[in-house]
Amino acid sequence: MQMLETKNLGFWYQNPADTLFKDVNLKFEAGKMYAILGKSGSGKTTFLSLISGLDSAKEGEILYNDTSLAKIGLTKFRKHNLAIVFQAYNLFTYMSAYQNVDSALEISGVKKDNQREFITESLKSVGITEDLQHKKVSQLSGGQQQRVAIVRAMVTGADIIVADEPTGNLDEETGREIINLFEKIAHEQKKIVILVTHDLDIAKRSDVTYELRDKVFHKRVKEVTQA
Ligand SMILES: Nc1ncnc2c1ncn2[C@@H]1O[C@H](COP(=O)(O)OP(=O)(O)OP(=O)(O)O)[C@@H](O)[C@H]1O
Repeated sequence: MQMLETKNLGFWYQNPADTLFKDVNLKFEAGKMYAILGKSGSGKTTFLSLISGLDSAKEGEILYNDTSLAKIGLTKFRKHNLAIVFQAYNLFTYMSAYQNVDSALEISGVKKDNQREFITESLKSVGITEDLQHKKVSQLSGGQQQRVAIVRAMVTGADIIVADEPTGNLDEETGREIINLFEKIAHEQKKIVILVTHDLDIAKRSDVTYELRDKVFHKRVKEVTQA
């Protein structure tokens, strides 16, 4: 089973006395949706950038399937194993939804036999109709753009999907639908899904919540309601 793990992870920006977190030992397993919760400025995005291989740990290490990211190589890890979804979607706005997904495949070097059909069906599966697929992304709603961003992340075949405040720009209802999608990706496609959020409702829906408070991550496991 795919697994991402931090071992005694510690980080600070300039001054080691201003440590953001220390001795962090967390596990992220395939098939589960995780929420990283915490107040503004607590270090959530920083933590995400470390597990995404965008920055290096100051102390400790991060392991992907028992091999450290440093050994795998951060660039290789980002290219093959992980995809990021941002609050502001980060799509090519002058391209269509279809072209955005197509370019994601090209950038990650993924080739599909029936590429056209694969892209069309992937977008349809999240509710982006063929009509919408060929419109410029700038003409789509925020929720539709975030769906395109999720498909972009999915098609690369990455096992880890991380998202930083993915519902931050969306209304409540649309945000819930986006979280439904992430949940499906975790539970049905057996990916590791990690969402950074300060939304308690998202945290409640996640299988596991790690709340960063006073430089320490506190773990909460979702209560399963009995039928
Ligand atoms: N590049 C940087 N250099 C120095 N300090 C930084 C840098 N990036 C962030 N910080 C500081 O590190 C702390 C944590 O920032 P981070 O963005 O990780 O918090 P966050 O929990 O994601 O906050 P928010 O919910 O507001 O996005 C903050 O005090 C921030 O000012």
